[in-house]
Amino acid sequence: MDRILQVQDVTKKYGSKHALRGVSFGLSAGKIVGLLGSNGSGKTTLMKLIAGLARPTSGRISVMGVPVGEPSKSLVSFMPDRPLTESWMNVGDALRFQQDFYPDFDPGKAKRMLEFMKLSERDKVRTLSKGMGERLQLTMALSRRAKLYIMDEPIGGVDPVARTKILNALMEFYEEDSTILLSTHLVTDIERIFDEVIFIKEGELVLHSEVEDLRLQRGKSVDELFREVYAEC
Ligand SMILES: Nc1ncnc2c1ncn2[C@@H]1O[C@H](COP(=O)(O)OP(=O)(O)OP(=O)(O)O)[C@@H](O)[C@H]1O
Repeated sequence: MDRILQVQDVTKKYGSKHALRGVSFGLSAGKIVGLLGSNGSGKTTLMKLIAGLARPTSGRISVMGVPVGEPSKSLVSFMPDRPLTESWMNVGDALRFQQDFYPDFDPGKAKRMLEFMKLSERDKVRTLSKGMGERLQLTMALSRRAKLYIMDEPIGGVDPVARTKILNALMEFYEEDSTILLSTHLVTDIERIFDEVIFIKEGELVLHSEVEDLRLQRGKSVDELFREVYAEC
């Protein structure tokens, strides 16, 4: 099976504090994977390491066999939890900005996504609502033909209707030979789209499983298991 991402024994310390401790897992192509954990469990830290925006204290990460660093950046599309846009931009400027940076940007896909998201190139970024802003960020991230998409809380703080729209866009526009790793703590709303889930707790990986196996072997939904594992957090 094709390995898109390999994380081996990764530890990240900030000063003397461990944000991640000995995390190892691999992801195959064609999966939507939920990275789940309570506040401060290490999700953003792990995503930044995979995107090459920070370095692990120890351990190794590779994308398509390429060690994370400058060359792997062309394989990974990262949607951070804060907007990448500038306030003077309109939606068209934001997409051109992305296109200038990334040769794998697909303008045709961006156009189809804008229509699906009910965004116009003329919309001013600073006047977009939070939900519309997240739709734009998602359009920017998914319009690249990357192998691995990393999305940090793509539906944080938007209303249930906007959430459904954003999740539907993810299902509609993701390529079957790529993989999405998506962090959230809104498990109930989003678990329907996951093929696999990873739980991290206080910097350690406590579970990596196919969602189907959780249902068949443990008789539990992701949400039920999440509530059990993080009951005291
Ligand atoms: N730049 C930093 N300097 C010092 N400590 C940090 C830094 N970034 C993160 N941490 C710490 O590392 C731990 C993990 O943080 P991280 O942001 O990765 O968690 P998270 O799971 O994404 O949390 P949330 O769900 O609240 O966004 C936390 O204890 C946090 O305080």
